[in-house]
Amino acid sequence: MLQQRIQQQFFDSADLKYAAAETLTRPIADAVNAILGCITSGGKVLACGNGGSAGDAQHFAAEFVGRFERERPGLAAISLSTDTSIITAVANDYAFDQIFSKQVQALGHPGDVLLAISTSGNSSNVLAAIEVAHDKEMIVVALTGKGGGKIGQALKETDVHICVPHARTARIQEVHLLAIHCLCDGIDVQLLGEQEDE
Ligand SMILES: O=C(CO)[C@@H](O)[C@H](O)[C@H](O)[C@H](O)COP(=O)(O)O
Ligand SMILES: [Zn+2]
Repeated sequence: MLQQRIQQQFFDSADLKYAAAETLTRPIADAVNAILGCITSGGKVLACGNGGSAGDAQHFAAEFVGRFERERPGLAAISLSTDTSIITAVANDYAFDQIFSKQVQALGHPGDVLLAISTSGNSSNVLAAIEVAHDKEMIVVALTGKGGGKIGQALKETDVHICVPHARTARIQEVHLLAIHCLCDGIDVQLLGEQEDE
């Protein structure tokens, strides 16, 4: 029974990845181009999300600033989900809804990218960060699911929406991580070219 359940999760995750390959290839390629344009113009990526998506934001920033699979100079990215002093101060003195937007207001410049991660598309602190990013003339790359929620509604034509076609948070997160790795791989290939053995 337990083993069947575990196996089913592998099958469901694999099925979703096949389905998402159809719908997400184009927006992920658009996101690579948006982030590449930002980075090559001297901009940076600010990444945010709650819970598992906070981990995804950190994961992305680590691969950007450190490296992904190949040697290259570090690329500019900051996870807004990481600094506990900033997060607790802003949540305590203002509101939890402002933990990311305050940082976007402080750190964001026109042409920077906000990588906004929310499986429901409805986290109000991520939504508030998007609103401030728009005020700052930043580009938003949103990783969502469940139809995109309020974040889907808030995005502009010039933003990129990577919306996983599924209703379950865990499955959506699994595709978000794959999308993040596709972003890192796509940017490395554009910056460094294809590898001989690829
Ligand atoms: O990782 C998980 C569930 O798989 C949780 O920590 C999950 O990320 C949290 O409940 C988040 O608060 C959900 O926020 P969101 O994805 O709806 O924006
Ligand atoms: Zn999770």
